[in-house]
Amino acid sequence: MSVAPVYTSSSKDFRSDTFTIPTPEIWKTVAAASVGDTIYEEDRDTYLLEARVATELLGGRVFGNEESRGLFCMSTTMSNQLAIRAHLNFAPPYSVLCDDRAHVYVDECAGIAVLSQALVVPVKASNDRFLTLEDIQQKYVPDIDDIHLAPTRLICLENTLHGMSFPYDELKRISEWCHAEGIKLHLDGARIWNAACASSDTEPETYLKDISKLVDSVSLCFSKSIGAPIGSMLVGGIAFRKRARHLQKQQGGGIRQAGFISRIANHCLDTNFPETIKTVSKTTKEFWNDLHSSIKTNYGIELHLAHPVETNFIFLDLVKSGINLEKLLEVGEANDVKLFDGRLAFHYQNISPECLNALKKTFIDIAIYYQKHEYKPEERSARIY
Ligand SMILES: Cc1ncc(COP(=O)(O)O)c(C=O)c1O
Ligand SMILES: C[C@@H](O)[C@H](N)C(=O)O
Repeated sequence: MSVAPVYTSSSKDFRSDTFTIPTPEIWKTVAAASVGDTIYEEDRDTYLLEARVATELLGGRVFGNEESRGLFCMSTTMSNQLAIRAHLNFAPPYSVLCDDRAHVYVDECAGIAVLSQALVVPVKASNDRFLTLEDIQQKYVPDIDDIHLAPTRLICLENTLHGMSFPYDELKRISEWCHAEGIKLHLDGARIWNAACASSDTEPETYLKDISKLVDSVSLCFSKSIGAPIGSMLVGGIAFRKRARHLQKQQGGGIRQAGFISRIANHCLDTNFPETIKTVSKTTKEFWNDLHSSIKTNYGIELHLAHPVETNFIFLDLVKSGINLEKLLEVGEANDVKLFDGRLAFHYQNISPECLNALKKTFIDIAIYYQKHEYKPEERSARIY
């Protein structure tokens, strides 16, 4: 197995917002980190981070005005899977309903099936953006004492999903219906920070509190737009957190001296939420508008979106845009730009003029190429989603 080259900068890495690297300031915070054993809940920095997120930022309440607590986890895959298992705390058969693009379904290694022994019911959003209550009602499995069925016990939503915010009013409708039906609601909020900063009518801190009151649990990631190297927070009711923490230990997710990781996450929250995240979103939208118009005006090529640009992602529809994935990656590499596919991810370390110019030049070179060469339809035009 060849050793990967030393990774020194995420400045032209547009694969994901997970690629940001620790800064000198981040390393400086580590020296003062607490060193208690988190498994015995003796670490001060971890306690403070859990309290800051669950109580200060999310208002200390989840659905039903239930008092909430935070559980620090190593990743959002872990916090999502712990949430799902902790909610499904009775015997199968049961099912979990989610968007057919959801990370918990597409990218968490069949964790729901294996760890929670649950059927997953993936649902297509009829508006291509977010699941509506009607989408859910069409596909959920009712608890009607039918021996053939695995009733829906949990619904997992995602905000943002593919960079798109989940509308608050729809989430409220779904929450009211779920809880009337006795169904729990988990929110994969890996990028809820971005949704909070994109809200046009609510301050980010108010947005987080409002959303938290609609769900039974929510995962919030520190290793994406918040810019920390590691970490996630699972927020839910006290009894739920106790069960999730027990399952976390069982899965080997218990953390000893987590203080330095928690301290870094806290520092990154201070540094990047909300203003930096707002700047990244604004830059993403401006970049897209400039790229689309200049490629069309100067080269006669129309770039098409797979989703609207709402936060820190541009999802290009490479097929409709007539761009071959392999050619895009090849031209990206020639411009020192890293891409997975047509998903362009923006973060606080790749939005300098130099970085954006390298990305724009990638698409100028692509446009020049397709002025002389034909697009060849191919099997797959996306690697990530
Ligand atoms: C929406 C969403 N949820 C959860 C995760 C999982 O996070 P982690 O990589 O920390 O496991 C990701 C990707 O990283 C994601 O994009
Ligand atoms: C690939 C996926 O797991 C990751 N969350 C990303 O968005 O890059």
